[in-house]
Amino acid sequence: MAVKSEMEFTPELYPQFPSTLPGYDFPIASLETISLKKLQQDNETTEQHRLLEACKSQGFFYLDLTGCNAGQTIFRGAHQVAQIAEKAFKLSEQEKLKYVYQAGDLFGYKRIGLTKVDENSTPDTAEFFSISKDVICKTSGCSDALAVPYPEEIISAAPVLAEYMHTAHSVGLRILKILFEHLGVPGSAEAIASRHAFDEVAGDHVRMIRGPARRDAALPEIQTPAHTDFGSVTVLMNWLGGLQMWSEGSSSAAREAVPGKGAEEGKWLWVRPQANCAIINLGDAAGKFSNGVLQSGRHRVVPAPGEQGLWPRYSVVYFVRPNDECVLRTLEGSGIPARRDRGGEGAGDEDEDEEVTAKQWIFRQAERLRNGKR
Ligand SMILES: O=C(O)CCC(=O)C(=O)O
Ligand SMILES: [Fe+2]
Repeated sequence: MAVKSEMEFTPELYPQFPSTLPGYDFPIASLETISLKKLQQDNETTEQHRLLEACKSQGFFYLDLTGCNAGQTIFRGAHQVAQIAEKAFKLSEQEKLKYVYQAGDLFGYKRIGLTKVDENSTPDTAEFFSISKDVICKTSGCSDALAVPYPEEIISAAPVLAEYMHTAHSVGLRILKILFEHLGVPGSAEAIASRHAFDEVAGDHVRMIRGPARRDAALPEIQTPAHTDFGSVTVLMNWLGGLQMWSEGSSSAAREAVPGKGAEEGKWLWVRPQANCAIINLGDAAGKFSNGVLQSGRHRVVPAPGEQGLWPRYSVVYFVRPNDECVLRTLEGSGIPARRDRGGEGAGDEDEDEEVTAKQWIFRQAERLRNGKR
């Protein structure tokens, strides 16, 4: 096969996200746009309330990155990271497999097909490099910084990745701090910072993703199967459509996975990429800390719709996750129901009742996802 010399991550050439898809039902998610600049200002309470409502209802929103330094770092940094990703994904299969995930690993190269998208073991079509914050930033908790090797294309870009990780992490923490403050958690800044200390070992990482161009207009062809993110908050940059969110929040999402139990109660909505915006979604840990008040929106990735689907799809994700040893226990706050007040919901569900550390939770969920269980 001829080696491609041209770049394939070329956002300036991508066609517009379509508004209709003739012959297909094409529902598009309607998400709030929240300004990062305003979230950084303590007196912008209206924006803070909009944030809280978006996270209680959908668990997904657009974060407008304009007008502030952190936003610009994420905007420009994500472009750079995607360019680094392209170089890394263009390495030979043999080279990439040197960095492949081993059983129980969270970081490294995830080859195409490792994850099963359904009970029939249909393989996924996306490849990832998952790059640990602790390794790249050599955090004090990371004693053996060389334990997870990455290709030279990634290692040589460590300064770009480190700046991106620092900035995305602090944006995630700002969002969490505001949310838990408005849920009445006393000292929410400290409550959040101590559970997500940048310098401590955690599952925090940058994930570079490449999904192939669409093969067939009609097939759903799953690049990444339905899931909720395992951590607290996710900062997602993508340039082509293909991300879909489930129309109902996480509480009803669980039912959809069980045949006959309300599968008809929702549908997949396309999330349109928005210029100058990141897409933010909450993960399971935010749901656990808030006892289900905050939603971890369920989502999946398919090839981009229409003409956009002619391009391979890149995305750059930063996952803010609680520190490994943090117990995923409900925080106390006036806006958070205490566990005993939750009634019967979740009763008998081992994951709901048991207190687990973030590390245990993430490993367990990652394993389930790879094996096609949701
Ligand atoms: O590629 C995307 O747009 C989303 C990726 C995603 O959901 C994930 O990696 O958890
Ligand atoms: Fe995700």
